[in-house]
Amino acid sequence: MIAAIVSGAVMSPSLLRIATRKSALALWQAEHVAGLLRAAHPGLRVELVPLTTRGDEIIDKPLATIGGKGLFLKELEVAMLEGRADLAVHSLKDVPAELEPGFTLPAVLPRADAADAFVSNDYADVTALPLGARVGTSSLRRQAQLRAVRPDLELLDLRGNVGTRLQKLDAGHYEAIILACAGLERLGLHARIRSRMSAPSWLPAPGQAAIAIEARSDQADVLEALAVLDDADTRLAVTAERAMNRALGGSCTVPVGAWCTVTEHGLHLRGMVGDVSSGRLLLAEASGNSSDATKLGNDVAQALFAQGAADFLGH
Ligand SMILES: NCc1[nH]cc(CCC(=O)O)c1CC(=O)O
Repeated sequence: MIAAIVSGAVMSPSLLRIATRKSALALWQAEHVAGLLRAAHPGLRVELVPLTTRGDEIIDKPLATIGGKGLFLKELEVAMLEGRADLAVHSLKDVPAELEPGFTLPAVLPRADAADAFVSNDYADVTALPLGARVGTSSLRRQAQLRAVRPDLELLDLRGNVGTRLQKLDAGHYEAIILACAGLERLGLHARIRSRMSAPSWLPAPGQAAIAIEARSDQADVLEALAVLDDADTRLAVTAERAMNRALGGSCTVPVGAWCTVTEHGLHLRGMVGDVSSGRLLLAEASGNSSDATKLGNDVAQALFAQGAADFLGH
């Protein structure tokens, strides 16, 4: 048998299979990446491999209590390890600060609107809500920031995919719910956004509104084909945000917000650690060089620790 080895060059793949969750948002994001890959690589076949993850199955408990964000990735990673898929598409904010060994993020797509959305059928924004109004969100970050501005609100858990959450609002279980603008936009639900909750007064989750592509670190040909979709500015911003989250011990069991902007002058990162029960928020910010986004993230984390973040994080 003759082994065809072309030294130095990696063969480009002829087929890429995308592992994805089955929610409407996940499928939209996977189709979006499929379209971008087909456009970038004429002749390449791209298929979706829709899978159910534990995070999708358990929707009656807050994420923080059932094992955290990794639950949404596990089944997709197993599919890649078993050779049933070549890449997975994720909302970056659902990707844990530490990736599983053997996996990498070869591309982060240009970021969409990172603001949160105030969604309500009767009220225009948080300040318009009546005393003691019920607001649905299971995100500790959103809960802590709501507490800080409106200690009177009744904060109620709300999990499930975007469609389910909107149905529960419409059924009258809440006066308002908080969702990500990016998810609503992607699903064609822009009209549901009553007002944007945005930086600097309100911080998104690290990586919010960025779509990330995950693949195996040992698949050079796949990584090369995916890297063309990487957006340099988004990569810098989310690297700083995720470094801050990682330095804080990043998990979804603590309210953490982060927002990094990128200009020709460099990076600017704002970070927040909050406490849901008291509504106290610690805030820090710093500017840094775009050559070291990770250091900026670590610096802002240290500034938060200097203010006592360890107490908030339960350290
Ligand atoms: N946790 C679910 C999730 N993961 C990513 C998004 C929105 C899209 C994004 O941030 O890219 C959402 C929905 C929401 O928070 O409303």
